[in-house]
Formats: sequence, C-alpha cells, structure tokens
Amino acid sequence: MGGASSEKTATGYAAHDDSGVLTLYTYKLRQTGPEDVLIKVLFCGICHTDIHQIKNHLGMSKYPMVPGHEVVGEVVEVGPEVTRFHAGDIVGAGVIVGCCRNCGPCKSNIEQYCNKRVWSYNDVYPDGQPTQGGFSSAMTVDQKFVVKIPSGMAAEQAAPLLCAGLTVYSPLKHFGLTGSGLRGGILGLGGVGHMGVKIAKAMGHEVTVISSSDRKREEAVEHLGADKYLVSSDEAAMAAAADGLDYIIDTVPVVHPLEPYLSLLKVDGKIIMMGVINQPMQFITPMIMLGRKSITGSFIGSMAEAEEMLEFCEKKGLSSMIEIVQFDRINEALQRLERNDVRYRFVVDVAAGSNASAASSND
Ligand SMILES: NC(=O)C1=CN([C@@H]2O[C@H](COP(=O)(O)OP(=O)(O)OC[C@H]3O[C@@H](n4cnc5c(N)ncnc54)[C@H](OP(=O)(O)O)[C@@H]3O)[C@@H](O)[C@H]2O)C=CC1
Ligand SMILES: O=C/C=C/c1ccc(O)c(O)c1
Ligand SMILES: [Zn+2]
Ligand SMILES: [Zn+2]
Repeated sequence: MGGASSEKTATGYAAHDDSGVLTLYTYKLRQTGPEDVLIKVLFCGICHTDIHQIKNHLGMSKYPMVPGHEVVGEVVEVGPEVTRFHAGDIVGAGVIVGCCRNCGPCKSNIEQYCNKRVWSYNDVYPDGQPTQGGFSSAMTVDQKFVVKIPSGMAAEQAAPLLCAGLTVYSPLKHFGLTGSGLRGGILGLGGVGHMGVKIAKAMGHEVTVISSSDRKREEAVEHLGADKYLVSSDEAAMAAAADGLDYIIDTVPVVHPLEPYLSLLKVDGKIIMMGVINQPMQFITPMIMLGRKSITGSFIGSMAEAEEMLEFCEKKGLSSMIEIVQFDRINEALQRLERNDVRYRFVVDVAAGSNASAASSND
C-alpha cells in the first residue's frame, strides 16, 4: 500500500444493470483526504434497500454500483486531520457519507435529513466521483461518518446495527418511545424488524411481532424474546388485538394496506413507516381521526444516534442474529433475501473472500 497521496483501487461486487446480479468490479478509490479514513472492509450486512437500489425500484439507480451500507472494517490509513481514529481501529460506516454541514438539519445534528446528503453508494461526491459501498475490499470515508465499534462487540454482529439497528433506535428516541412498559408492534420480521424486537425489548417494551405467516413464530418468541405474535391474515387474532399498541414499526418493503395495522393502535398511537415503497399507499381518514393516530416515517439515524445506539447495545449485551455469507455467494444471498428466506440478516464475510488486500496501490 502506498502513501496517502497514491492512487488506490478496490475490488467489489457491482451491479451493472437492474437484473439483480452482481459481478466483480475493480475501481479507483477516492483519495484519502485530510479528514478521510481508509477502511479495509471486514464484514458488510445486506439490507433490503440494497435490493431496491440494485433492481432500480426507485428509478434512480446508476451503474456500475457497488452496494452495501452496513460496513465494519479496520482502519488502515488516516488523513492528517483525522483526530478520532487510528490505524488498527475497528470501525463502522453506514448509509450516509457526506452532508452540507450548513443547513438546519446539519446544524441540528440530524444530518441524515440534509438535502445535500451523500449516499454511501449510487451517488456522487461534490467533485463528481461516484460513491461505492461496502461489498468491496475497501472504502474511504470522511471521519464524520465513521463510528468506533465497541471493543466487546464482534465485528460481524455489529454490521447490521449500522443500518437496521440505527433505523429502529432513532425513531424510538425521537418520538419519546423509550419508556418501559410501552406496547410496541414490529410489522415484518426481517433485518430491521428483528433489531426492532431486540431494541424494544431492551427498552422494556411489551413487543408484538406482526408477520405475514406463522413460519417465524417460534423463533420470534423463543430466540428474539417477542411477547406476542400475530399473523396479519388471521382476522380473529387481529380483531382481538385491536387498540392495544402504542406504536408499530412498519418494515414491509412493498405496498400493503394500512387499515389493519392502524386498528391495532391505541389512541395517539403511531405507525412509523420504514419500508422504501415507491408507490402510493392508501388509508381512509377516520382510521386516524377516530383515535388521533399518526402515520409517520423515519430515515436511519444521525451519527450521534449511531454512537449512542452502539453504546446502548453494548450496555444491554445486544447483538444481531445473522447468517454469514462468503463473498462469492453474495448473489445467492440477495436472491434468498428477496424470497424472505433469511434469519434475520445476511452478513457478507468480505475480508475472507477479498483477494485484494484492503486497497491496492499502483505506486
Ligand atoms: N427508513 C429507513 O431508514 C430504512 C428503510 N429500510 C427499508 O425497510 C424495508 C425493510 O428492510 P429490511 O428489514 O432490510 O428487509 P427484510 O427483507 O429483511 O424484511 C422485510 C420483512 O417484511 C415482510 N414482508 C412482507 N411482505 C414482503 C414481501 N413481499 N417481500 C419481502 N418481505 C416482505 C417479511 O417479514 P414477515 O415474514 O414477518 O412478514 C420480511 O422479513 C425495506 O424497504 C428497506 O429498504 C431499511 C433500512 C433503513
Ligand atoms: O437502508 C437504508 C436506506 C433507506 C432509504 C430510505 C429512503 C430512501 O428513499 C432510500 O433510497 C433509502
Ligand atoms: Zn439499510
Ligand atoms: Zn446539510
């Protein structure tokens, strides 16, 4: 590996079109700037958003695209103005790698809501260079968007916390839903949903999983600690559970009716939409008026919340439930995730499958 100014390359798995298939791709890494951290990727979780982006569900995909935004790696080089990280540190990076630093959200430390946010992939830096994500041997990330992984946490277990964990922690904090004794619902028991169960339980909530099938019942109760399990098509069970929940975290990634879930909320209850759904959704207004209910949304979390969430998980001994995937089996994992066949997050073992050392330098 060369010095901070040498040109480096990384090798990752990239989508080249919307077919869903990733193939190996070598590209130029952004130069390690004064505030940048060069990370050798160790593990990267696979989020359903990666499928949305690879398959162009949002109509904004640019190829070649190296996805992956639940990144854990080892710092191998830092720019001269980096104060918070050193070579050898185990760190994480997530969905956002840049923001304007001047707007209202940036000044309020909720930079995920900056309109000039830079996404970790499928985006460009202000200089026009494409961003590429964590299904790759290396990433260069501004120190503002890097977090330290607590020393007691296994790197592979930490990866899903950087998107899935943060995505549930942030709205629970923001909407004041942290008190013990609250009754929470988790709609859709996938990567985000399973972290929802774990984090809500750790906050002392009574947690109901609402799933599309009975297949995950035993695991949800026995392994994740859910208190109740509802199958959304079981009309009698849904009716019996009406008016019982303070909030529902809705992680379903496709269009679905909202009325059955609004019915489960108490007066003043909230449904917090997480799924990225690029089609209109419907509800009739009495469903929210007659109960002062809210339909709201939330987008990942801030870097400050990411640090807080990692501390919370460390303190409570929380980790994710994962299936490790070899780097060259990434396409199989993507197909299984799309078929709803994962318990509960795939994490790609990037370092074991990267021939390239972190980043190759050509000087
Ligand atoms: N707002 C934000 O900041 C973030 C948004 N997201 C978005 O949240 C959504 C969920 O992400 P993630 O948890 O990674 O996804 P997963 O695929 O891991 O989980 C989604 C769950 O939804 C349920 N489901 C119902 N219908 C379908 C369907 N047709 N296809 C697949 N799943 C279905 C399944 O649960 P069950 O079997 O229990 O029914 C499934 O496990 C995605 O749209 C993702 O883009 C993700 C991270 C951050
Ligand atoms: O997985 C994290 C990203 C979530 C996301 C939310 C909203 C949106 O428009 C996206 O493109 C991604
Ligand atoms: Zn994600
Ligand atoms: Zn901003």
